[in-house]
Amino acid sequence: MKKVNVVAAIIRHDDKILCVQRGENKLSYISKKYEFPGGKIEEGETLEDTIIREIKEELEMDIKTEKPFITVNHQYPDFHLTMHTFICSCEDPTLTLTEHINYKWLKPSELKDLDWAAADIPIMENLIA
Ligand SMILES: Nc1nc2c([nH]c(=O)n2[C@@H]2O[C@H](COP(=O)(O)OP(=O)(O)OP(=O)(O)O)[C@@H](O)[C@H]2O)c(=O)[nH]1
Repeated sequence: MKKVNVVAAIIRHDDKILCVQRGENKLSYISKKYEFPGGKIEEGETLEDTIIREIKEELEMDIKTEKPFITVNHQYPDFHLTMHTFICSCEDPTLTLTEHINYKWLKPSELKDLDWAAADIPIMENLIA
C-alpha cells in the first residue's frame, strides 16, 4: 500500500484558524474536502522546512511555526497517510489561493460545520477540545 507523508499547518490569526478546500480529485473521498494547508515532505527537508515552503507555494503567505501539534495516521482506501501538524502564526493573514478552491477563517467552535477530509477529523476535534 502506498505511504504518503505530509505536514499540515494550523494557521492562527486573532482567534481564527485557516481552513482550505481541495479542488476536484479522482479520489472521491478527498475531492472538495476541507483540510489544513500543507503537503508532502521532500528529501532533505525538516518538517518545518516543508510547511514553510508549502504555505508559500499554496497561499503565497509567510508563516511562523509555533509548536508541533498532533500526528495523525489514517488509512484511506488507496494509501496510508501520516500527517504531522504544527500550530503556526502569521503576521499578515492576506493570502492568494494557488491550488485550493476556497478558504475560511473560522473560530474553533465553527470548525465542525465543514466537510473535512477523514484524516483531519481528529485534528479538528483536538482543536475544539
Ligand atoms: N496537505 C494536506 N493533505 C491532506 C490533509 N488531509 C488529508 O487527508 N490530506 C491528504 O494527503 C495527501 C497529500 O497531500 P498533498 O497536498 O501533498 O497532495 P497532492 O496530491 O495535492 O500533492 P501532489 O499532487 O503534489 O502529489 C492528499 O491525498 C490529501 O488529500 C490535510 O489536512 N492537508
